[in-house]
Amino acid sequence: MAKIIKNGTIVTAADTYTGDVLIENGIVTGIGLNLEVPGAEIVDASGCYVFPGGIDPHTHLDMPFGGTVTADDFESGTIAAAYGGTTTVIDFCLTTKGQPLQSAVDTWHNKSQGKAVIDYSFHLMVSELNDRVLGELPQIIEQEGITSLKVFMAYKNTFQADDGVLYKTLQAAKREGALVMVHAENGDVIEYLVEQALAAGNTDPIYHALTRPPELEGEATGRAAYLTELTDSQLYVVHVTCAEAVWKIAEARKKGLRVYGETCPQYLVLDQTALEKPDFEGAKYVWSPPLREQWNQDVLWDALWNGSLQTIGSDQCSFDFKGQKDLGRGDFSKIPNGGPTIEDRFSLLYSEGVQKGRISLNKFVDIISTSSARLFGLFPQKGTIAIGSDADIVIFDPSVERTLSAATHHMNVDYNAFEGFEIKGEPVSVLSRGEFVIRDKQFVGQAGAGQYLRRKRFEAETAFPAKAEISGGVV
Ligand SMILES: NC(=O)NCCC(=O)O
Ligand SMILES: [Zn+2]
Ligand SMILES: [Zn+2]
Repeated sequence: MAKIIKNGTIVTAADTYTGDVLIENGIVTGIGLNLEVPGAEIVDASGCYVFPGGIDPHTHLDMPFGGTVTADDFESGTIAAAYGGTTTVIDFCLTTKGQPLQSAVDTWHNKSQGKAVIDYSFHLMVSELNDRVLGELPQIIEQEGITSLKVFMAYKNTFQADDGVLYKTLQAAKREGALVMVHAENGDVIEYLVEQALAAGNTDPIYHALTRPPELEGEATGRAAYLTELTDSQLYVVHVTCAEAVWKIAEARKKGLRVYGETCPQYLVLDQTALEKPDFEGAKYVWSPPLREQWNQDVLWDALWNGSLQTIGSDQCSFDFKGQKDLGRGDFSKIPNGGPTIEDRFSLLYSEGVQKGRISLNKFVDIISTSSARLFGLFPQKGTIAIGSDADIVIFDPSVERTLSAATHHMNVDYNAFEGFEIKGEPVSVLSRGEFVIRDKQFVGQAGAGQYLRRKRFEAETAFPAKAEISGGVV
């Protein structure tokens, strides 16, 4: 049945206006004033913003890490995402050395099929780049529509790849039209610092942060940017936390390189002192790269506003405090890295960003949705409200005041990283391809209703013209 969303304020990355949105067969088929279609269901959005659904470009659902598996899988994780206003997630498909790429992708299809309640896609981790992998890549990109490749520069002896692999991945991505993503930290030096800390008896969670200093994130970011320049390729730096890394991305963009960056809600609102909480509670805040000194938050907000960073990913990677984070009692290096963020990403960015005057309403939409659609080959099917786009829509009440808490969240994890945060604004209803997933704050979706998205290849013109940013004189 057709639906018309009426009386709301439609907000895209470019415009803010009052109008009705007509939805037929899952697609936006009309936008205008006083739309009427016989028999259409009327959805009243009075007093609300009508946003394109959030796109979360960075999740780890049902992912093995550090001898355990994330608490949220594709069902609980995407339900929580939907409650939070996100209608598309792009998850990281892990690979191991020697494993055929298709078998790794099939594993991720098995984890997600029949479970996801919103649309989803995969990035592919590159753990080695030999002739076999080079031979398999074109087919994965073409047939699976996986047009982004992830290289870890950290996590020595598990996920970390060397610079040769990164260089060859950048070359292959240039050839195939893919975007290379990096976890940018110098894993070799971190490994040494961790050994030294443990040998000195420094085992508490705070040493996780102290053994991963910002210089090692800045160094790896700069290294990756130089290799991108050398290969004339394209790079997306995930979970940027600090000034040192922002400066390297800004420098690369000033040169006109196709280098992009993402930060995450935790780095915008939490700081390193959280790791010092007593009774091992600091373990709840162990991410890699780690939370930083508070002043970095202003640098990250500025970078989002001026375009040095383009997106916000949740880096959802949840582990229970009891039984999972616990694995690192007495040895911080055994604390599973990551936290629960998928549900609060959208509202935190709105509340801390728009409400506090750090970013505009349109910039919010750009960061939370549109930029990810452009970078990851989903635009304009996703990431905007336009005729012909999927009707992925969030009806958002900006007046609601609420407190984030594990007692009320929908993630399958026993704590909330933002416990006690008082925020303004809440998604009231969320539609995925025209069907309600959340209606009046209640889940009404279905496991398995989410569709796998084959994505287009990376296109510089569709992504961000670095020149515009330079002429704006922003970095
Ligand atoms: N970020 C984090 O601590 N955990 C998830 C894995 C990763 O993104 O590095
Ligand atoms: Zn990472
Ligand atoms: Zn991650």
